[in-house]
Amino acid sequence: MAASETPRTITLASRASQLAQIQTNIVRDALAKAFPSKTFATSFMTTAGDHNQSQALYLLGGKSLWTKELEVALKEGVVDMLVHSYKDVPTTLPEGCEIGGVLEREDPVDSLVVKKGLEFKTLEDLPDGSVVGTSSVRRVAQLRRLFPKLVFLDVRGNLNTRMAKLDAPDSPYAALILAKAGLVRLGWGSRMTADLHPPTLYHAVSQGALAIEIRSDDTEARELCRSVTHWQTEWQCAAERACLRVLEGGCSVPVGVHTQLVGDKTLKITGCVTSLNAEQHVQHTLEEKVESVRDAEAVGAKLAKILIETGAKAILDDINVDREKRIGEAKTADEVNKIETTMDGATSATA
Ligand SMILES: NCc1[nH]cc(CCC(=O)O)c1CC(=O)O
Repeated sequence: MAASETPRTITLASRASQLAQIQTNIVRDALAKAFPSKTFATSFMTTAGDHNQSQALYLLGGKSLWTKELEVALKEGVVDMLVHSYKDVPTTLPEGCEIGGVLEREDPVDSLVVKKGLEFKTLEDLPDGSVVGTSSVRRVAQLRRLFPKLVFLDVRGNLNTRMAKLDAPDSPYAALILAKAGLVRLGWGSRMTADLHPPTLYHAVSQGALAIEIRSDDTEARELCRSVTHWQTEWQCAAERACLRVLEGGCSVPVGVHTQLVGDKTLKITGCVTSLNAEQHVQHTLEEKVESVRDAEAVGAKLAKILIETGAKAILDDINVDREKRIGEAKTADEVNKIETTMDGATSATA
């Protein structure tokens, strides 16, 4: 008899932020439940993005900054699965890596959190001139159109840091807007006073979903991931990511989406692109039957092309010109960092 093989331990990894750890534990628990005889471990890493909060992100590899070091560990076989907020995963993955699984999405909306001690509940309740904190250009662009009398101000740091900044007695903020999924996972759910649904606010691509990245040649990991995958979430996110992939052409853009998979596999997806000054807003909805994740991607790509043809191209060109100009004018690395990280999605994994 051959010596019995040591069973493989599957190691799941993520960044070391509290939210990332909670999310990795959610995936580990789902896998452990589906495969009780297998062994799963976790590993939490501090990444370049965590070390270099004040350094220019583009110097460190731009978009994939937050995932780069984790991907090296994945490729080298040090770890086997990376758990990400799907919204922070670039639309194109490095050679040899792929998304093997997508867990069921939390409610993908953004929510309002009001400063402790203030009695307001909604954006409508806030007096003119109130300061609303968010670091996402998507949220600011969309909400400026509807609430021109509110003041939108950047707020940085991980979720707990942002909540502390909001509640500080000398805080300028009356409220913050954050993704509901992150708030719920971190136990801040009771602080949300309103959800911002479409048509008020379209959420970020893949917001609220967790993705598992694996080595493309790891067939065992792929099989494990398949069985914890929620195919409806996978198809929705595939459509949204395909839309963003066609739209972005090299940079992150203020894109909002809303996707439903209804009845007999009918995918209904709305996408919008809003100019930074909130003066232009292009929006379109497609509703098509889909039979596969590929079909869902095709619908998302088609949506992007329609948006481009109906005005998104001009908005995106303006944003790119503005961005290059501001990067050229930036005097410090910190300023460049801010310019590079104000879009949500792939560039701002500060959760
Ligand atoms: N941009 C940062 C980020 N990335 C993922 C989440 C949590 C929500 C999610 O998983 O989509 C957040 C926080 C936020 O945008 O409020």
